[in-house]
Amino acid sequence: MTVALLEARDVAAMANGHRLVHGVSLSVSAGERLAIIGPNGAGKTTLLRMLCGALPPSVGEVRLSGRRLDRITPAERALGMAVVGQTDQPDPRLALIDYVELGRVPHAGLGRRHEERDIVVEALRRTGLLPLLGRTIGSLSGGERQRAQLARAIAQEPKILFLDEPTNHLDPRARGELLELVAGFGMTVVAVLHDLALVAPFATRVAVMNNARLHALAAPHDALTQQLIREVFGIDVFRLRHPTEDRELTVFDVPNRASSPS
Ligand SMILES: Nc1ncnc2c1ncn2[C@@H]1O[C@H](COP(=O)(O)OP(=O)(O)OP(=O)(O)O)[C@@H](O)[C@H]1O
Repeated sequence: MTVALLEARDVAAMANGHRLVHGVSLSVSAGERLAIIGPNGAGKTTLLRMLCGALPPSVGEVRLSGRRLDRITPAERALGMAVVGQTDQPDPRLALIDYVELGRVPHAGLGRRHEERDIVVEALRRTGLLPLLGRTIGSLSGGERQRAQLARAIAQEPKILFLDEPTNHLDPRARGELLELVAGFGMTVVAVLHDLALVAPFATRVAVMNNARLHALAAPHDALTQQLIREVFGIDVFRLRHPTEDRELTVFDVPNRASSPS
């Protein structure tokens, strides 16, 4: 039997007597890209935090390569997992290269991290940040900072990359490009995504959270159905022919009553 790279067994989260996530079981194999989607407050970030070891589950367990997360040291965990979250606020005076170099700390330690500059430079190249090498974090735009976080995470060479709403603050084109970039790394990824249009091109599997429960776990085509999208998000989805190209368009129709004729 092959051991899943990441496995959650009936994990649940409680806070102040409330269930934030009810028992979720799922596994992620090497090379998969799992998107976690769902409405605001559905429990996506809480689930992601349990999967990456940032939040110990109240019930159940998470295993990385068969080993319980709560039984491995934070240093070992950092070798296996990198997280690009929404809360990272690096010192704006930090040079970009020094920031990305922090990704090497789990491998080389704080003192010897400078010895692995080639890996750091490669991470900057892969994220298109080499032209900004001499810049500080504070001088970067929101989108560039997002890519800097990604560069730090890939410099860490984790087994799994966790992303929490990585396309926030990005313009529509940059959103697609960022996820295309991540998919191109060939890494195992677990990502909370809000933009439903980006899910199918990016993810190999989708976990749909609703009301603190795992509502569905399926391939994008089977998860993003008309019925499920209406049930969970209260919007319609249509698959239409592209007017000028030979391909299908998936359109999420968000009701806007303000502009409807009365
Ligand atoms: N420490 C906490 N104490 C109490 N409630 C919490 C705590 N952390 C999260 N919650 C609540 O749990 C629910 C799920 O939160 P979570 O951040 O996981 O949702 P989400 O699906 O990621 O939402 P969003 O799309 O808005 O980011 C929310 O109602 C939130 O207010």
